[in-house]
Amino acid sequence: MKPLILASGSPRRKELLQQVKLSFEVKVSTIEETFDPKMNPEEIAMNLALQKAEDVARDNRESVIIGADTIVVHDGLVLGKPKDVDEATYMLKMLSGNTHYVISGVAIVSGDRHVTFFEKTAVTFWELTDEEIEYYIKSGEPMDKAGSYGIQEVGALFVKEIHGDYFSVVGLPLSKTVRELKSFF
Ligand SMILES: Cc1cn([C@H]2C[C@H](O)[C@@H](COP(=O)(O)OP(=O)(O)OP(=O)(O)O)O2)c(=O)[nH]c1=O
Repeated sequence: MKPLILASGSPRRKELLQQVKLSFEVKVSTIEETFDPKMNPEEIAMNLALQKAEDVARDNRESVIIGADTIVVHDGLVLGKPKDVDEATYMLKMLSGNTHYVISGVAIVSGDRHVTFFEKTAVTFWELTDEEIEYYIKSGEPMDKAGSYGIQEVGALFVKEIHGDYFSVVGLPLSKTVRELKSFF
């Protein structure tokens, strides 16, 4: 059986794979996350996921490697992780009272073979007050998360509705990933 590697430093992705009892190792890719703004959001997420997986695959040719990338899209704007408090405030004000999409791209790489796919989930936020946003940002929770919130933590309180895969919003479309993984073993 080939070793399985998660090419991600996201604690959420690790927890999700542990939840379904997979045995794997974590090796974090060191690529700088840049993308061509002419690509559509789904392509951006899959391309970043592939770059992360391929980076780790270079030194692990005999393993099966999972890379993933999660972005938030609102009104055609792609939101990644906020650079600072101001950007987090801007993002949360934009998402307040609106519906956005969370896209998680996944790449599975092994030797010369790879597959990429994505999951797209619609998330509707309640109207947020300035105080709620300020309090939330002060907690530090938004700073390492795409779109500046975590649905699995206090950010859950902002969510009015979700259509699609909850786990993909957290960072990895879990069931789809495991289904795709099967063909690599
Ligand atoms: C929308 C949303 C995102 N996120 C997280 C998932 C990802 O960890 C992060 C998006 O950043 P990513 O660049 O996808 O991942 P990462 O930098 O955390 O880890 P790596 O590149 O090493 O794989 O946002 C949540 O935890 N909850 C949410 O509700």
